[in-house]
Amino acid sequence: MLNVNSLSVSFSGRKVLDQVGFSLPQGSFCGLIGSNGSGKTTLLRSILGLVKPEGGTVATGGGEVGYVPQKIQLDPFMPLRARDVVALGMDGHRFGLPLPSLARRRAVDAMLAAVDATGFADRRVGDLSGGQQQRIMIAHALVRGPKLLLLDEPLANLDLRSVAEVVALLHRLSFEQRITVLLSAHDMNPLLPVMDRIVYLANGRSVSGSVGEVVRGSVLSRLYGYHIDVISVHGRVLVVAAGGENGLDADIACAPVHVAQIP
Ligand SMILES: Nc1ncnc2c1ncn2[C@@H]1O[C@H](COP(=O)(O)OP(=O)(O)OP(=O)(O)O)[C@@H](O)[C@H]1O
Repeated sequence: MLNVNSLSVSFSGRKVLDQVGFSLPQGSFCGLIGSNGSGKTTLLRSILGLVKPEGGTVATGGGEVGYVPQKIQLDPFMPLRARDVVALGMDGHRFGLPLPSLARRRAVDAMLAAVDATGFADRRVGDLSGGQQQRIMIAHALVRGPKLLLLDEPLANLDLRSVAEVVALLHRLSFEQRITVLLSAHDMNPLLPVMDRIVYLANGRSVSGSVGEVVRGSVLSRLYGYHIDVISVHGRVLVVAAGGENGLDADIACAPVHVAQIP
């Protein structure tokens, strides 16, 4: 469903992605994990064809790709209902005839139901909570039925309960509709119960595989180029960097996951 092969991207001569490669089978649920500035957005935008790589290839299986971009700010005064935003997702492409209005309305209603948004479909989108808005943006991205869905930090700025709800929703949609999900996050913990693959970015490079294969001290130490410990505590994973003058390496202190200082 998605093959990224030796993808390299530079901005003004600075390499942001360095031969990143991974592949995702259809229906997989993959976390794209990395600290701020590690290149997650650049990778997603490269898959969408919005960033031109200096090397490597991306193959998406030819179908449509749904995308939920980062930091959507919906103006509270925007006179659009939640259902209007979902309907706009149907017009995202200029090709083809528009659906007749009844079929269109049915498709929007079905999509609103699929993301459990029927109850607030007629409210102004700017008045909705962060979690409700995220549901609407997911519906907007899925209303044309893509089999690959990319989401850029969809859990940022949500409270803990909304994070759990959005993760459960995405997992259900991925399972029921065989949608391949690639979701970026700087904290892998909320995704641990659902992700079957992980792509971990650091230093422009990536490692990928199952969580058990990737989230290991030896693997992440090789990726970061210095010693990393992976600690499991109270069901959460902490990625810990030891060493450096202040006990923590500045690079990893930007929090790829949760960083704890070893005394
Ligand atoms: N269009 C651009 N021109 C120049 N530099 C860019 C551009 N886009 C991204 N960068 C740089 O590339 C690096 C990776 O940025 P990117 O947004 O992909 O990271 P990220 O992992 O998504 O970070 P965040 O979690 O903060 O969104 C950053 O140093 C950023 O400043």
